[in-house]
Order: sequence, then structure tokens, then C-alpha cells
Amino acid sequence: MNSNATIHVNSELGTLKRLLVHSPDGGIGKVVPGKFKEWLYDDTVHISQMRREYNEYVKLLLYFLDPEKIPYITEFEKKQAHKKQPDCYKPHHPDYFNSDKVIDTQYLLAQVLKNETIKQRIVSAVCAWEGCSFATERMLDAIQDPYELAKVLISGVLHIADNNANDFVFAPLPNFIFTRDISIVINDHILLSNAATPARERESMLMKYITYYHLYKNNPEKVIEISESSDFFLLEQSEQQVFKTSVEGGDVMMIAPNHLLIGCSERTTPSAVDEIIHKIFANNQTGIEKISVVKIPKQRAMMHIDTVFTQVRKNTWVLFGRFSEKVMQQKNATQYAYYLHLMEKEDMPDLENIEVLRFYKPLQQAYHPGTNYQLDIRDKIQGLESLLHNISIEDYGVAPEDVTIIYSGNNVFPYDEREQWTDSCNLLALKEGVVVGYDRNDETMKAFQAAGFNVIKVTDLLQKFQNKELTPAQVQNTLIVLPSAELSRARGGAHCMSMPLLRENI
Ligand SMILES: NC(=[NH2+])NCCC[C@H](N)C(=O)O
Repeated sequence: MNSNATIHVNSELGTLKRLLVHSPDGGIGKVVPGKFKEWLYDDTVHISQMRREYNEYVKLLLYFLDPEKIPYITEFEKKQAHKKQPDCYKPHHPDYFNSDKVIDTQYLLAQVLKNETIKQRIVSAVCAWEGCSFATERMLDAIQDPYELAKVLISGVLHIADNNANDFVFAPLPNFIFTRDISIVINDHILLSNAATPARERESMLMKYITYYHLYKNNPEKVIEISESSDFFLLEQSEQQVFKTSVEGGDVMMIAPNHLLIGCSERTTPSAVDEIIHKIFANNQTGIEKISVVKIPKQRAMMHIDTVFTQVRKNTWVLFGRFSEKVMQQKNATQYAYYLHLMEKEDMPDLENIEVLRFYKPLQQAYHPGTNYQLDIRDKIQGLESLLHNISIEDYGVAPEDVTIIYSGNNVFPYDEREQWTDSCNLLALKEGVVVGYDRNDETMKAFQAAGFNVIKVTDLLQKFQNKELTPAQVQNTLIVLPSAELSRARGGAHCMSMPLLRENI
């Protein structure tokens, strides 16, 4: 990695230096029950409480990544204690904390919109996509303030002067807080997502513009995009459903410097996986030499692979035990019968459905697009637990006996399942061994303690930082838990709510 690099990620664990986030915007506060399924929500969310929880997350990130901003926000919080959301947290506000390490996508979009030509392109694209009237398009064009326009393009809410009301001009993007899903940095390249559902397609579109006109403006050749194959357009509709190409970042992990892991899930299709493998192996600059593909059941509770496991240390993982072959063998008869029963139910995961494949970059032959080229499938790994062991041992040189797997809900039913649902396995590593999760997953927290980790509430940790009892550099082997009553309702944890741009090399 060149020392001036601002975008480079080669693991899930290297000390986090820069990332994209998005503070819950007004769109989330407008989700109605009738839209749950379509907008990928399961409940309404109390937006002001959610923001309070999210602000703790932002403050934690700033302490670790950009501590110089702390006095500024602390001052604001004091000064504006009466406000539901202090202005320093609003990416459209002139008093926004504006860090170049903890960056809001809305703020970045505003930077892109400052260029008049690009602004027109984005407004036209969004309006065409959303089927807006020409009058609406003109109203959007007329917004001079890029910060205001970015807010409208994300929340869908426009202030209409004629009737002095805030009206929807198109649907909000209530899932934009899950920045992980919109793209993924692979060493110094970036893979753009191609959202699986219409509810998230505008997110992919906005990220494409942010990438080409800002993040990768000077090196667009490092952007990897996937799209439908040319035959796709001639397929019948029913076949198109099978061969659709979609990928979301929550399914892609830069798991080790030369190793990419992709989940094939409800959101990431086999066609997309196939295309990513070909594109990445055809490109000699990505640094990827092997790709592991994990097929998981297509299920709401595990819409992406990062809801099933994440990495904590080179030798430590957190995993939803239901998908561990070892645990399945150890289950006693009653529990086993329970799982068999679940497997019969249509909407429950079928254990047979977990499949792990590994593809290696061919060393000898050059890749020729268009030739009938076969990928080299050398390993078929037995299950998830073997895969995680294999990564620790093969990629990180850990001794087999030192690999530790911590299970969701300590692997006891029903806590395993309840806590997986509230993202016990979806942790963000701030550095190796220091991960962020939710305070509601009690049994998983106990499992972390039993594995020798400290577990601390974010408010207590921030207090210690503030009192100078501790510095972020001193924090080791710790699970930091965020308040999560509202945040967890949107179905994503700290891993989903982060899109790392820069990590130190591991
Ligand atoms: N990487 C993740 N697990 N993201 C979670 C996304 C949750 C969001 N409500 C959705 O269904 O799309």
C-alpha cells in the first residue's frame, strides 16, 4: 500500500482509518407498515431514539479515527442539549463535523453535486429512474444548495414552496444507513453493488456517481462493475429471475490480502458471483488469487453473509452455530430433532443448502474473454466452521488449536436464533480484536467474556476516554456494545453500517 493511499482495504481486521457511514435520515421516520416488505423493514423505528443510538456510534468512530473532532462535537452537544439532533451530526448542516475519516455518503454526494454538469446528469438519472414528472425534475434542478439537494435525493422529501409542505417526490432510501451494502473496497479497487431489490437500486445508482466522480475520479479503471450478460435480455421473464445479476456488499468480504469471500444469498445471485470471479481473475491488478463462495439459504434473517459470521481476530470468529457442521454433529438428540423439524418447514434454512466452494486464479493460462474458460475448482470445503478454520490457518498462519469460534447466543436455542436476528454476528472490527456490536445480545456478550474478551457499553467507554482514563490505542480484545433498541430494528449491525475505505495492512 502506498503511504498516501486514501482507499485501500486488504482485510476485515486491519486498523480502520477511513470509512463511509450514513446517519439515519428523515426517510426512515416515514416507513409505514404497508411498505415493510417492499422497503425491507420489519417494524417502524423511533427515529429520534435511533439517531441518539447512532450518534454514539459516530462518536466512537471519531474517537478511534479522527479524535481531533471530539472537542467540537462535545461542545455542540452541550450547547444544543435541547435539540433532538445537534446540528454537528447533520451532514447537510453548515455546522456538520465534516471529518475526512468518518465520512457520510450524503456529504460526499453533495461534493459531487457541486459540479453543475454532474448535478444535471444525476438529477436526470434519478428522475428517469423514479419516473418523475418534468415539473419535479425542474424543481430538483432549481435547488442551488448541493447539501440540500443531496438530502432530497436520498430522503425523497422535497419542500414545495407553493403549499409550504414537505412532500415525497419519490420513495425514501431507508436502508442507506447500511453503507456496507453499496460497494466494497478490494485492495485498491472497488466493486460496485448492483442491488437485488428496487428498494435499494437508487442507492447503487448514487454510489456509482460518488465513485466515478469523486472517490475514483482519477482512476476509474479500478472500479469493477457487473451487469447482465447480453443473452439475459433475450430470456423469458421467468428465466430472467433465475439469471439476474445482483450483488450487495454485505455478501462480499475482503477476508485476507489475496482472498475474497462472497456469499451467494437472497441478495447475491450465482450469475453475479460468476461474473465477479471472471472479472477479478481477468484483472491482474486486484491482488486477488483465491475466491471462496459460500452459498447460504435465501432467507430474510440472513439476507447477507455478514449476518452469519464476521471476523474478530486472526484466530477468532463469531458465527451463527446453526451453520456449523461441528455443532450439528454435537447436538444432542432432542436438539437435533428440532433442527430436522425446522428443515422440513419451507421457510427455514436447509442445512444441506450450505455449500462452500473455492476458486483459484489460474497461474498458467492467460484469461481470454469469450473463450469457453473453466474455473479451477480445487477445494470443496465441508462447511462454514471448516472454512473459518481454514482462513485462520492458511491465510493468517494460526495454529489449528488456537482457532476460536464464538457462537451467537452461546449456541443455545432460542438465544442463538434471537440474537442472530438482532445482528450478534454482524460485528465491525475497529482493529484486530476490538469489535463493535449491540448491547441487546446478552448471551453472545457472555460468550465473548467466556472467550476472554472485555465487554463494555459504548457510553462507559466514551466516558473513560473523556476522563482520560483510557485511550483508544489502549483498548484491546474488547467487544464494544452500542445501544440498539431502535437501530437493530432496521435489520443490520455495525458491520452493515460501515463501508471501510482505508484499513492499515494486516
Ligand atoms: N450487510 C447487511 N447485513 N445489511 C443489512 C441490510 C438490512 C436492510 N434492511 C435490508 O434488508 O437490506
